Amino acid sequence: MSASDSQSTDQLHFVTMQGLLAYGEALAQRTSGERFVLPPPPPPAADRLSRAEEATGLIRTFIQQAQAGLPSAEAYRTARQAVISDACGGDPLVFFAAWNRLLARGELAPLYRAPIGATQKPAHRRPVAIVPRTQLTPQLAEGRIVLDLGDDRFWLLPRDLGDRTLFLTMRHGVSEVESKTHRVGRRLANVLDADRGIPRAEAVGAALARMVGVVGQQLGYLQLRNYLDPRTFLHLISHSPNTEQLCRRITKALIRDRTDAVHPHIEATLESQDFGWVTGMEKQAEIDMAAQAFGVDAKTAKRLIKHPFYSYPGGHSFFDLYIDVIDGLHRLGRAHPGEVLCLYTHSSTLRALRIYLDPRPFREAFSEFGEYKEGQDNVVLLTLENGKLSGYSTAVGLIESERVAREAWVTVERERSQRVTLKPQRIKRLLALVSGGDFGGGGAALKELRVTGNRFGLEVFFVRHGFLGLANNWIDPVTEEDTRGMGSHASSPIGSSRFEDFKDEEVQRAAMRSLAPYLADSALVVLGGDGSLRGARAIHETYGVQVVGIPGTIDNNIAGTTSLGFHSAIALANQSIESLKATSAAMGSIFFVEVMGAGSGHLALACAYQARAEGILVNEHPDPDAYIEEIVLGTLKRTLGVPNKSHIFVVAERTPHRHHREGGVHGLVDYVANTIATWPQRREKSGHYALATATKATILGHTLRGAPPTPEDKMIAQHLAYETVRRLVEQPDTIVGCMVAYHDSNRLETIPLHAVAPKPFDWELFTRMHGTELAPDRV
Ligand SMILES: Nc1ncnc2c1ncn2[C@@H]1O[C@H](COP(=O)(O)OP(=O)(O)OP(=O)(O)O)[C@@H](O)[C@H]1O
Ligand SMILES: O=P(O)(O)OC[C@H]1O[C@](O)(CO)[C@@H](O)[C@@H]1O
Repeated sequence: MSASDSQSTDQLHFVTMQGLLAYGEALAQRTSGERFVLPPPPPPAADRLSRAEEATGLIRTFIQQAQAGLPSAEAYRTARQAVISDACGGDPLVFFAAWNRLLARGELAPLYRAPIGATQKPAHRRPVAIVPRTQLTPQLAEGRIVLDLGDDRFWLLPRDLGDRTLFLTMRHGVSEVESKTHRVGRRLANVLDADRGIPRAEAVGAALARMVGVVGQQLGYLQLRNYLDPRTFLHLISHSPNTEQLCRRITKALIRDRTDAVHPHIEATLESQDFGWVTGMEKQAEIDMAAQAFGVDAKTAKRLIKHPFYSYPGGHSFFDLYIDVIDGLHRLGRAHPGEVLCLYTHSSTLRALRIYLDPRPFREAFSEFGEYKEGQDNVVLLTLENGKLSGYSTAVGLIESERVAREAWVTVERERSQRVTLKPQRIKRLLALVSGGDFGGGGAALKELRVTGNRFGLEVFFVRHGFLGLANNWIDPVTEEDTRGMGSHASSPIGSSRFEDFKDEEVQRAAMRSLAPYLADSALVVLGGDGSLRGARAIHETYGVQVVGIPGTIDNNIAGTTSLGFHSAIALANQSIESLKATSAAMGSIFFVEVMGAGSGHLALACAYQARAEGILVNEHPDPDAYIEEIVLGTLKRTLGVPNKSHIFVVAERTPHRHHREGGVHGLVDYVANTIATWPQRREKSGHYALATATKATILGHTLRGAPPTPEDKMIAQHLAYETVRRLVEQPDTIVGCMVAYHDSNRLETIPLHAVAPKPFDWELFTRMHGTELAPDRV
């Protein structure tokens, strides 16, 4: 049993066949209601338990079949239905017990990676679909149709729309029976709530009409075929009346006259989930009933019910719906090239789409979008391009909470600009400090600040050891002599510090006393990671210090920029990894190389990718134990003993796993060494002598922070420092209270400190590195 299986087993140990049958049988007694029709209850049977035990074998075969690949959602549904009719004698309760028991044992997990229809996430990076105004650069816009969606956002479409299918996907919003509190699903004929649902549908319609109007005009102007005449759209709904109501409201807004010209069609792909006998129940009552049947508390029972593979008694699972939606939309797209389809649907459809569009693996994206809340976007714009869906969700017809969030951002930003007291050409002095974990390139940035600062007529001061130095008044004027040779200095020539006390107001006030003589005509430049930028923000917002941030951290975990030190750390790691590869290939040994990055795996990923390592363990991974079993051991099983083959695994420090409480390489080496020693092929046969395999750990740790700066880091540092000084002198309002961000030498931008965000882990690169991004039909 793999580690992920054992984890599931630990979590779902209470899920027994008996419990499942008791629970399912109790639910099967429910009778249909005014608005919903339940599946018929199965006839009484005394032998369900033994039949459910037997059925598990055939379900395992079904899983293997899916793992080998199924051409479409329909083939998946047919095979699943065959399991119910053949293996379970048509008894949905037998299936319910057998399926969910296997789920609890972790045996359904292979389905996550099963190549079913078009459901595998794409191999290539999806084109950016919607961008905010601040990120709309000429490079992005080049060769694309740029549509203004309002709210300062733009939709970028390829110029040759000819073979693309465009989908406008909307959910019904608020209905009389609310999915927040009740199991609604495809068996319940729901209608829009008169007070809230209908005005919402009208608001979405009006916003969409504006958007389509803009789109139509621009496409017309570009002499393209009129893809966006709403009367020519294919309008698709589900069985549920609320989707037809939504369609009517929206088409009324889209097409003022002749709305009778629109005839929506029912499309099976758009149906929501089937909750079987649970349909219409209050969610809390469902959980309480399950808790009682399994003899556990409600929180524990919820673990089963919220699992993506949990198949509802008499119904199906969220995973099944996901397959239907994703494969179904691909099928619709292929059937209608160059057309626009307007889809009126349910929150579960949008949830499935968000999971698919998210770059993370299914399980992780599923947890992120576990609940589809009212506050989330209600329209998804999609295109089918090169046979794959890409798209972006947007909040057309914003709901109140979203509007408030956006307005709050605008307010904070206005406050920032009001806090800028420096006027163009008025700055006289510049202070700089380095904070947090040190990094390569800091010296080059400091030197450039001094050189450019002096050139612009500024006096330059350095603060030793970061915020600690501010609190202690360790501020020194800097001369040309002081910075001689600094450009190539590793780490921070003026020191750095972690100084958690700086979060205390008392300590900040001490720092302010040190800064007092400089405040009127100076700016303070803070070089460091996200924590240091939070410190900079704190003194800017509380005391009005004219700060500017320069991103510096080997973690490279700040969105929208490359951070100083990242490239230098990779370069140094590369030297060690290449040496280890050479000795590994020669000796057949296995090396686990630990790099920093307890908070983020960008460094580990970059090191592993460029070195073509066999695998990588990072803190972001949803299940490192499963990774160790499946990828680390799985790879070694194939590659150990292959002549001249190296075996390198990069591990981010403190990545948690069950082999040691400190995680990382600790415990991992022993575990792997002990496991491979038990493999039959490692035992010597007579007349055959296996290469002795050493399994070792190398911890690169802090060497990476002190790495000599690479030319690239020095160059980035100089660009960032130059831009900082130039803007402080010429346009202080565009940089004070901001971080200066680096994309490339022609693209330096500023990001307000209140908007600094973590950089998402690059799951696409991760999957590419493992060769798992290619669907089997493309390999
Ligand atoms: N909210 C905050 N308020 C004031 N100061 C802060 C705040 N957060 C962090 N700091 C200051 O910034 C310092 C550095 O932060 P942290 O240790 O998180 O490193 P970092 O800048 O994120 O760099 P790295 O992650 O690369 O080591 C802290 O020791 C503290 O002095
Ligand atoms: O050993 P320290 O200084 O606590 O810092 C370790 C952390 O700092 C970083 O090196 C970033 O500077 C992280 O990668 C790492 O997790």
